[in-house]
Amino acid sequence: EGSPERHSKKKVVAVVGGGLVGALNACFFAKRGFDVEVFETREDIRQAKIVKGRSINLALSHRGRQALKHVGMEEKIVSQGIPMHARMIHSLSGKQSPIPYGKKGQYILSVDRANLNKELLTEAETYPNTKLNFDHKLQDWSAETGLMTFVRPDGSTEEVEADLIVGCDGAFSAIRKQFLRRSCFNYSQTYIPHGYMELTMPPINGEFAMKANYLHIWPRNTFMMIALPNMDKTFTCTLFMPFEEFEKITTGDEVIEFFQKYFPDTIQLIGADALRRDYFRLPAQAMVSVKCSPYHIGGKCVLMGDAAHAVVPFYGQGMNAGFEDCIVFDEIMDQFNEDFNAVLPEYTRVRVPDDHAIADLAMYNYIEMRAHVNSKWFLFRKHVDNFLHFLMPRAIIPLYTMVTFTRTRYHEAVERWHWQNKVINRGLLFSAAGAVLGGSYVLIKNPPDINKLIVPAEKMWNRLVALRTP
Ligand SMILES: Cc1cc2nc3c(=O)[nH]c(=O)nc-3n(C[C@H](O)[C@H](O)[C@H](O)COP(=O)(O)OP(=O)(O)OC[C@H]3O[C@@H](n4cnc5c(N)ncnc54)[C@H](O)[C@@H]3O)c2cc1C
Ligand SMILES: Cc1cnn(-c2ccc(OCc3ccccc3)c(C(=O)O)c2)c1-c1ccc(Cl)c(F)c1
Repeated sequence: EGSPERHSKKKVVAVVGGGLVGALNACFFAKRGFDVEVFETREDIRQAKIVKGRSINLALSHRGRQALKHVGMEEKIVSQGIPMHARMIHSLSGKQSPIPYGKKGQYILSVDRANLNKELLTEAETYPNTKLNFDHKLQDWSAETGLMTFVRPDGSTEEVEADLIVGCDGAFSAIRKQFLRRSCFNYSQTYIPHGYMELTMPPINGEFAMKANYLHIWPRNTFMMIALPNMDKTFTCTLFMPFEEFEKITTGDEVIEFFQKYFPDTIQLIGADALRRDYFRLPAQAMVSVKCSPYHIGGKCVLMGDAAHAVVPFYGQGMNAGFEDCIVFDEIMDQFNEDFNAVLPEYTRVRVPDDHAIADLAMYNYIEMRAHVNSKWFLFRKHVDNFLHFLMPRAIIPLYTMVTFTRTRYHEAVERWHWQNKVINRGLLFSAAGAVLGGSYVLIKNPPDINKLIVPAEKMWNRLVALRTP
């Protein structure tokens, strides 16, 4: 039975990784009364000057907000973000077309990554039972004993034990390495041929260079660019392009030539000199998709966030999914009375299908956008989505709406999307059949002068073909 004080001894939870998910997770566990130790390889970013080479701002949506709300951080983070009520689609000619996300309250937020991380670390630190250990890089750990070895910048090492190890150490997780050595652990990673580069669009006369409350998108099939607003009235533009295309551009003139061809309206807004300079500041970064299962080892270790499921950023859901991991785990902790031996397997059972679904959806979006999506096709698709949703609001919910503005389980959103597509396709088929039958009846009854029909039909056909051509 053990002595009474043994039962009163708080369990120690070690969170490896003090990034976005690790810092939030620390709040979740600390709120439950565990002794939380966060181990982060980097220095304390609240003291450091800049965190270079990361996506500087992120789209925060419903799933992520619900997790922040659970630890009382939603209002603070939302107040420091910029709402984006619609997409603003930029055509090659420079025409800007807004497409609302949906109802009034449906907006996503542009939040600064470094600021979000700092706020979450500071919130975690407000719990007396939480300790943040920076400059601690996990070097090795044992799944059998739960013993972890951290190395510090001076080369010294520190051995740490915990009752639960939570791996939040990102896409290249060191915690996950031990999982790879175990049988029945499934793992896959895919680097896509696209890379990404961030560019900054400065304010003009102290004001945003473009309309602020929009997710600006320049869809050019193979090339895509997005711009999210920042509190300092700049935009962070992220250019997505195949590495082989990045490599073809080697001089400032070639940068301008490329932007003149694909994103002409941004040259003035970013600035030709800034483009020439910033394009070569940092190399394009890679994007990897990681899927694995199970997420746990016994009642000892569990993976969350990018350590469990790194997704390509073409749905703006990576962080939102990682934040939702924290809520799902917390809900299961309630269900199983914090018994780690029951909670961890249940977490894998519940969460793997959903995180795999969003990984697949993000990759699907990437492939779909790369292949078909120019500004006309983007507008067409979204207007059809919004029109069908307006016609049958309960029957047809756009996939992007389910993913971004609800907590519909990701895998259920995909199933519903497939069902909706079937209904729409059948509907189109029957109405087409009805039109043909009805039309033929009318034609038989009173035949028209065929020559007057050919010209408009040809025009209609050419317009449809133009929609899909890049
Ligand atoms: C270009 C781009 C755009 C994106 N846009 C969006 C978006 O709009 N919306 C969205 O929701 N998501 C977006 N994401 C995804 C989002 O950035 C990630 O999903 C999110 O950062 C995952 O958080 P994490 O804490 O799991 O991992 P990370 O943020 O990678 O944090 C991992 C932490 O662990 C630390 N660490 C690593 N190894 C060790 C070790 N051995 N020991 C100790 N600490 C270690 C790291 O220093 C880091 O602090 C985007 C990603 C990219 C690349
Ligand atoms: C950061 C962030 C937050 N959300 N989204 C996002 C993603 C996809 C979308 O539609 C896909 C589609 C449009 C048209 C046809 C098929 C699919 C929409 C939308 O519906 O507005 C919004 C992004 C994002 C991230 C990277 C790129 Cl490259 C990008 F363009 C946007």
